[in-house]
Amino acid sequence: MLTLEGIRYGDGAFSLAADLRLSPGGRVAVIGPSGAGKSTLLDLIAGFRRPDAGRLLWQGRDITAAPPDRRPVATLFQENNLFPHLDLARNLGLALRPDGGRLRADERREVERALDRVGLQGLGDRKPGALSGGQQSRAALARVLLQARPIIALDEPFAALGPALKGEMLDLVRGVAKELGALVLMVSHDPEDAKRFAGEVVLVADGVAAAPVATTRLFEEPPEALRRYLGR
Ligand SMILES: Nc1ncnc2c1ncn2[C@@H]1O[C@H](COP(=O)(O)OP(=O)(O)OP(=O)(O)O)[C@@H](O)[C@H]1O
Repeated sequence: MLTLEGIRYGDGAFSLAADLRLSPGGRVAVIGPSGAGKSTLLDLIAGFRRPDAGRLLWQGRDITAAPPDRRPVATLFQENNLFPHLDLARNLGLALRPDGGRLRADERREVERALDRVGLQGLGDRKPGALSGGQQSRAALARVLLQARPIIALDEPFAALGPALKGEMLDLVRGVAKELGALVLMVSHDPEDAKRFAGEVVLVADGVAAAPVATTRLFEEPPEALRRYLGR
């Protein structure tokens, strides 16, 4: 269980409160108006920001003070964050050896398997700049697969892709998450993504990240904040 217990975060006029629990292996969409704090919520979970109050627990372990690399979280950003001067195999190798050390033969095979898994077989020697946007997204997902963390945080990772490609990537994320048994948290501006991908939704609005609600129920009986967001 990922538990956000009495989490409070403030920055000037902006504030966010979160008191919620998310089950391992679930797929959760994080939706809400622009500037409401969706990315902030993911940053708090991944450790890129620290709360002013409250505790974060994963399977009962307090991770509130842990730095990002010591958390059970792999993050996929829209920018992909691949190193431009390293080829794909070396970029992905960093997931296994963050110090940049040489990979063993079995680790190299693991990298190749991850490339195969996301449909990039044989492209290990390409630099990110020689890949399309969709291929870069796939490479970033292969890195998440290699990191093998029990929580995957996605911050609008596929917003720049066309609808068909985005659908393909969401299906791929679903497959990768299932393989890892990972809890997925995905920020999206598109309610259709939530419906297609997520069993539950966390609505972030009016300074609060609400407890998760089943996606079908949320859209059938949208609360006031969601109706405003959807323009209904
Ligand atoms: N780098 C930054 N510097 C200063 N303020 C920031 C920065 N990033 C975000 N904020 C502010 O923090 C608040 C929360 O932003 P956050 O990015 O978490 O919202 P969001 O719901 O993810 O928005 P969006 O949907 O537009 O990405 C907003 O008031 C925003 O203006």
